Amino acid sequence: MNPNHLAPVVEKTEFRNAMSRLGAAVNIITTEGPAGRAGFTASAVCSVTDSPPTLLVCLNRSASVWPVFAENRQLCVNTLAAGHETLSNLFGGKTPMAERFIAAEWSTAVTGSPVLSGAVASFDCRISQIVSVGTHDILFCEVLALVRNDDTHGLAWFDRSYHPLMRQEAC
Ligand SMILES: NC(=O)c1ccc[n+]([C@@H]2O[C@H](COP(=O)([O-])OP(=O)(O)OC[C@H]3O[C@@H](n4cnc5c(N)ncnc54)[C@H](O)[C@@H]3O)[C@@H](O)[C@H]2O)c1
Ligand SMILES: Cc1cc2c(cc1C)N(C[C@H](O)[C@H](O)[C@H](O)COP(=O)(O)O)c1[nH]c(=O)[nH]c(=O)c1N2
Repeated sequence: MNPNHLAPVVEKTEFRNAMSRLGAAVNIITTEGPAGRAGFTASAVCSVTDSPPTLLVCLNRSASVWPVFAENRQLCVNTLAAGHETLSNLFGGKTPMAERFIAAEWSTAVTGSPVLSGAVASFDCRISQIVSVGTHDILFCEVLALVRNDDTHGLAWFDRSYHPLMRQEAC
């Protein structure tokens, strides 16, 4: 049967309940540019291709930060480490922008976007393409520069809470 003929039967709540079972890294996505500075927490981030190095970020168009990202067209994906739970909540709520940034230390990436000190990894990117699906924009991001931190443990968002991810000791 052609799946296009099937009526949608999955409720939003059912979808979210099932999605809460997909563990994901937690990231603070930052930008700085002509439209100003902004940042938000995102778990909807994944690798697309390594040629050219590209990842994607899904951003709700109703978020207050959306116009800033849409105009700046550059961003940094800062993948959070264990211990960043409070910071993640700060960037995931309705906190005023200045209060979000004052809670951590930042440096500046090639694009000018804020790089979080102590992040597991930071991917400095230009937005190469934007595709709208439903409520969200999928931001395809070409990676221009990287920072990696091999001394921190990771952080996962699973079942609506944070879980530290311990790094294996080097053999
Ligand atoms: N992709 C997203 O936009 C996304 C992802 C995670 C969390 N959030 C937001 O963070 C808050 C806490 O989330 P939670 O995980 O505790 O509980 P939740 O019940 O709101 O979400 C459960 C899961 O559903 C998915 N999800 C949630 N909102 C979504 C949306 N608008 N579009 C697509 N997928 C969505 C995510 O995978 C999330 O982990 C909520 O306000 C939620 O909307 C948004
Ligand atoms: C753990 C976790 C994960 C996510 C979020 C929240 C939290 C706590 N939020 C919501 C997003 O961070 C929130 O809406 C921002 O604060 C932007 O909202 P305002 O700028 O305040 O409108 C979020 N939003 C989004 O558009 N894409 C995403 O992948 C996620 N993921």
